[in-house]
Amino acid sequence: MIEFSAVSKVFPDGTRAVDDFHLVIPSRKTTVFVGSSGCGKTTLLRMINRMVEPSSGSITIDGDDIGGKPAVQLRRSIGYVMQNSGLLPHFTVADNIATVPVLQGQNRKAARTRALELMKTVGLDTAMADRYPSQLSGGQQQRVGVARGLAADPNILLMDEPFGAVDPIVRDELQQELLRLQSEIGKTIVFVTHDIDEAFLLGDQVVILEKGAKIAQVGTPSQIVENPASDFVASFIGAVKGKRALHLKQTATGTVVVDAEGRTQGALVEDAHP
Ligand SMILES: Nc1ncnc2c1ncn2[C@@H]1O[C@H](COP(=O)(O)OP(=O)(O)OP(=O)(O)O)[C@@H](O)[C@H]1O
Repeated sequence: MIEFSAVSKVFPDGTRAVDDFHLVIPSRKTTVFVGSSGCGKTTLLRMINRMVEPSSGSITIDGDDIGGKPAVQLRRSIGYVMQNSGLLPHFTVADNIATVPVLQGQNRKAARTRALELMKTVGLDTAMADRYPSQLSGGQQQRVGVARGLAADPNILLMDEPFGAVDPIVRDELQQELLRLQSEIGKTIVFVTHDIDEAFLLGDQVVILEKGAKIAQVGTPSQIVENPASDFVASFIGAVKGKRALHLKQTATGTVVVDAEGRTQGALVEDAHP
């Protein structure tokens, strides 16, 4: 469990990126921070591995204040995946994945074996192990980024818009892979996105943020859609438009579901096992 208590971050230029933030992030679940650009999502994420230090307040992991741990050690024990994969261009795929285990003292042969295993875990052909990042597609690079984040077998995986830079089809694929992977590995994932559909798809807990990392609502996707806490949330999730404002329409042959714009989204079918 990760807990933020009264956490604020004011940057040296006076920008108050996070203001009195409180949140419990449960273990082995995916928590998604979602909000518009500049609302403080990345700052929150980076405070968990001390890439950014809070100005005040505390963050604990399983009850221990992270401020009391050496920052480098903490950072290596937490997986981190970023938007443009952040791969080292002059390292091969296998060496990129093995970076942290090698830094932690694992011998190169064992680290490479582990890197190849991880490539399979994230759906990459191990024949690519000795390629350089520039010889991979954007989606493949992101998979390498995820493998690298998992290399030290961390309990916590931080993901900062990891699928933001790939096309929608690859993005769908990567999202499905992450869901499959998470059902197998059960990490504590903290995921940042500005895309509410991605948040609802991946999040067990979704945290909708406004400027200054003010929490507009926190809950399961279902709780948020069923009961938006404010007009801001309703508008942010598109509660009154498109595919989130569905209604039923009778046709000559049965009932279909249409969205707010009147486009048919699907048919209403009898549940085989009510
Ligand atoms: N090093 C810094 N110095 C000064 N201000 C900063 C710094 N880093 C971030 N900020 C500011 O803090 C606020 C929050 O930034 P942050 O990157 O956390 O937002 P975000 O929600 O992740 O945005 P995006 O979706 O665009 O990445 C913004 O106003 C940003 O300009």
